[in-house]
Amino acid sequence: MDKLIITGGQPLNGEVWTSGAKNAALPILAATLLTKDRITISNLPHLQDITTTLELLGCMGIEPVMEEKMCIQLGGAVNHCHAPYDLVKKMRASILVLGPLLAHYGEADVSLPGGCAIGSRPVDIHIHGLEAMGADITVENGYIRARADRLKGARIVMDVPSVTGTENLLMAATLADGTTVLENAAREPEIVDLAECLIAMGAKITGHGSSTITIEGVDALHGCKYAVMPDRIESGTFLVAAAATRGRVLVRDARADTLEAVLVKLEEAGAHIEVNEQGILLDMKGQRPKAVSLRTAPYPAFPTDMQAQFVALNAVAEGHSRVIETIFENRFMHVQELCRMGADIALEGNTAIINGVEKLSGAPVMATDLRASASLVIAALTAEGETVVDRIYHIDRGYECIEEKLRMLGAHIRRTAG
Ligand SMILES: CC(=O)N[C@H]1[C@@H](OP(=O)(O)OP(=O)(O)OC[C@H]2O[C@@H](n3ccc(=O)[nH]c3=O)[C@H](O)[C@@H]2O)O[C@H](CO)[C@@H](O)[C@@H]1O
Ligand SMILES: C=C(OP(=O)(O)O)C(=O)O
Repeated sequence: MDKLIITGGQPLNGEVWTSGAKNAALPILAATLLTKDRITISNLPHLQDITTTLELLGCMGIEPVMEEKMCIQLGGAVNHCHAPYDLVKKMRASILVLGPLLAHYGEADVSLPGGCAIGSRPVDIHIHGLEAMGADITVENGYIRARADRLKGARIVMDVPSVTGTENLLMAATLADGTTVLENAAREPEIVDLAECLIAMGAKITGHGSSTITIEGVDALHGCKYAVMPDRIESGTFLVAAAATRGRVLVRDARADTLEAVLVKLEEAGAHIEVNEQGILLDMKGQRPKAVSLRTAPYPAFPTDMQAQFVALNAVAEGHSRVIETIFENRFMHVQELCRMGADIALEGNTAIINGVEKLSGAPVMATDLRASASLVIAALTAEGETVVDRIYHIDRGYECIEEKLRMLGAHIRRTAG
């Protein structure tokens, strides 16, 4: 298993680019199942989750053609509508093939995604929404078996604004008979990106980005070219790493309009932020960050996918903070590893109570999930001495060329196969 070896203590300095967004690219790849025409997708990030999705499409008979670096073409008909456990277990977002397969081919057998380290992550909202559109669904032997002649438009009120739930229902509704209204829909920018791609394919969608999305079903969708948006969580992670190390970093292509809640917290931590046409520049002017309390919630509030990174920032900040996680019930796995590095953090239910320390010290630590890994890397960059981060396959799910990018900023980081 690969490990990252990081010697901390250097402020990050310089420029880094933002890759395409994992959480936009995954639904967009799934959306290609809605047509047999060719779709060209550019700005795809080079990530394990993308490889897994392409394998999943491949096992259904859709072979991607590499156009150029980070740009692929997909098209053709699937030869079976089956998403097997072996691939689905690697990545929860595999559930995103359910809506498109059912809407286009009338059938889908998709393995239930396993619970992962951050919480139980049910898919009842996906299933109930598709049932409301007329699908016949059974869950047996670990598989969701869905059938429908043609889905029918429906008004669906989602219990909670699920991101992939909204995406699955949005994709399914594009080919349904009649109009679908999704109420209490999630508003994340990645949903807007997916909707824009679907519109480029001929879908009729309004209200994306708000909590009511209206989709007028069409008979068929067609091919298009689409560029995936930049990854706001990756941009945010580099900004936090710069703040925690008291550095100065320009994150190219970072979209401030998708990062408002994060930028507010970084400014509260003492960062000087400049948004310009190149991206976002963060400068700590050599100062130690100040502790910031926060609470995660659906977009546009503070994202759960940035919580772990801010816990690392607060661990070395001046003062006390409380970080409340409201989305996933088990998303503090990084805390015990940060404590092994000398952090002073207590957990009380869904709240981390953090007493910032002057310095962390390097230690062997283990990554447990994607953003927990990012949190450990940030902590290691600030720490005195060497940190070895084990199980970094988690980080490769969501961060493209992480060590190359950090090295560009002056970090002492290398990967070993072990
Ligand atoms: C691939 C992708 O885009 N992943 C993101 C997506 O995950 P994902 O789409 O899985 O997360 P959801 O938005 O669905 O989860 C939000 C909350 O809804 C609950 N829930 C969800 C579905 C359901 O059927 N029933 C139910 O109760 C979940 O347990 C959780 O408490 O949004 C999360 C929340 O912003 C992010 O952390 C993930 O990075
Ligand atoms: C939790 C995440 O991803 P996923 O939903 O794919 O597990 C994430 O991107 O932080």
